[in-house]
Amino acid sequence: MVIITLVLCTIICYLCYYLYGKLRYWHNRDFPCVSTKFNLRHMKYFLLGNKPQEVLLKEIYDELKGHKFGGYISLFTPYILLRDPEIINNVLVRDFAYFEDRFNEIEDTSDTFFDNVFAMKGQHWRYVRHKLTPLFSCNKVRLMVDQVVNCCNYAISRVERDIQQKPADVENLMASYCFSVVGSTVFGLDFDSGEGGDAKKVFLEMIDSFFKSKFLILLSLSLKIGMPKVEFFLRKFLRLNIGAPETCMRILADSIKMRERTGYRRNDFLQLMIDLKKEEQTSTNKMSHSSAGTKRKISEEEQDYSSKEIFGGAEPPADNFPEKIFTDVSIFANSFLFLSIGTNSTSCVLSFMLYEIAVNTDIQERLRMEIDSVLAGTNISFECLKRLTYMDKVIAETMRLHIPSGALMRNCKYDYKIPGTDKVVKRGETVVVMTSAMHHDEKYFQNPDKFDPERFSDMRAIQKGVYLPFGCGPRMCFAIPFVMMQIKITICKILSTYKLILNDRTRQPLKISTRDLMTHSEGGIWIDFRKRDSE
Ligand code: HEM
Repeated sequence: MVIITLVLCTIICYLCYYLYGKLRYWHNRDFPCVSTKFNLRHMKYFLLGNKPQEVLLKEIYDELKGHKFGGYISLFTPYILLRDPEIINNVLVRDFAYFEDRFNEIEDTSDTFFDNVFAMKGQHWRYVRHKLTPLFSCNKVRLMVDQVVNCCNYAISRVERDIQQKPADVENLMASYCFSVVGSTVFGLDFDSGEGGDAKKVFLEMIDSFFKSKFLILLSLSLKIGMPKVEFFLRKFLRLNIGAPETCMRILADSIKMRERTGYRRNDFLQLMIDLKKEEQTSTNKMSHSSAGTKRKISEEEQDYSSKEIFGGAEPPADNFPEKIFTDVSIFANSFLFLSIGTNSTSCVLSFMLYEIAVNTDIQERLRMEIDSVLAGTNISFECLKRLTYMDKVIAETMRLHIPSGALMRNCKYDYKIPGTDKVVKRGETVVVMTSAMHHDEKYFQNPDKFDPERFSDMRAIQKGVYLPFGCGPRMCFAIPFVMMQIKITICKILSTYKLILNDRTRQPLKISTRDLMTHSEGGIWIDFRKRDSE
């Protein structure tokens, strides 16, 4: 008995010593950092999940005020927060070759969650990014305008049918609408007409459970980065699995097979990825290591994305990769990524944009005047969307105040001395940029809580490295033309038909607001849609 107690005490003491060492990581490295007490408090909130992620990030950002960068610990994993715009710009753009990847220890790409362009690393990522970026070019996006207009018409008919004269729960309305847009443009399924059978239900359930298990995802990611062996143990023995359910895989695999068998084509991202898969299969240069370095003549559209510069000084990807990348699994993983990111980020921005223009009626009126004058009774086209310059400013300001993802992450590939200091970010360490906190920092944006689109009248006046709604550098979001097209079409359609008035059910004020905070704000955004011609 005495021996067992002694062994147990020794194990507990060793564990405490080990974990305390983890918490003191930055002190031991002589880095500017938050206190151990702060780290412990942060961990408590993280585990209890009763503070939005955004608020936790902002607290760390504030705690490190006065420093250009500093260390903190989240769930025993060390991170370096970057606060200085110049250092941020160096990491994301100039010295990108050191910070190419988001994650470190994610080797297990058999997990469908990680076999996508967001999580991929190194050569794999460069190859896939190089192939996928043109899918979101203006030329490809232009062909999708009608699909988005159709989905928008359906959403408006829902407003007509269900919620006329009643307040609408904008968050739900936009989530369902954005899901239909991505369903149509990614999978070619018209979810609104019931096409695709129960696909919408299955995919919605999957996304729902994916976001409900957000805590598990964060936990799993933190462990993957900080304590990969513990994560492996949990995943194997506690079945902590964030991979995709089989039903969704099957629906997509059936759709790919049907298209391959019948030659049926649609103007959607799935088709573009199927074409990439075929291109890989029929490539005359059979995937050999010796041919991996050969360059081919690239199309004009791809040229922008393949220069050495865009890959941060690293070699641009070879045309032929030694392995087959566009398998059904990776097509699924990327489609699911587009579906989840596309639905959530865009619906979040749209919901808050509707909120802001319902609150700021003068801005709403100015937007409506611009829409009336640009559209002037014509059908919406890609060209006329580009002329909505005031709307550009309103979108930019919405994304300053209400950014869907509050932080950017990069993993350090080679030891990196932070210029102008004697501190080194070591290989394998993760740096973080807290975009939402920077967007609310009065050092960079005067009167930061005020919704003021005029801040974006001159983009050159905004310091590099402080406004990053889509990230920055070679790993920034590549769907910007698609996102802008969808947001503009939606606002045009809604404001040409309705006048928006904020309903009292909305809990104000919605300040640092992401989907996270919406969940915590209990009540969402409620808006009265009043018909314009009834005025
Ligand atoms: C309002 C809407 C959106 C916002 C604000 C947004 C924002 C972002 C941000 C902040 C990143 C990380 C950038 C970085 O680390 O530097 C990102 C990456 C990414 N986004 Fe978006 N996004 C939006 C919509 C979309 C949509 C609709 C899609 C696809 C259908 C998409 C696909 C991606 C992909 C694939 C990446 C990873 C790129 C890479 O690692 O190479 N995003 N996005």
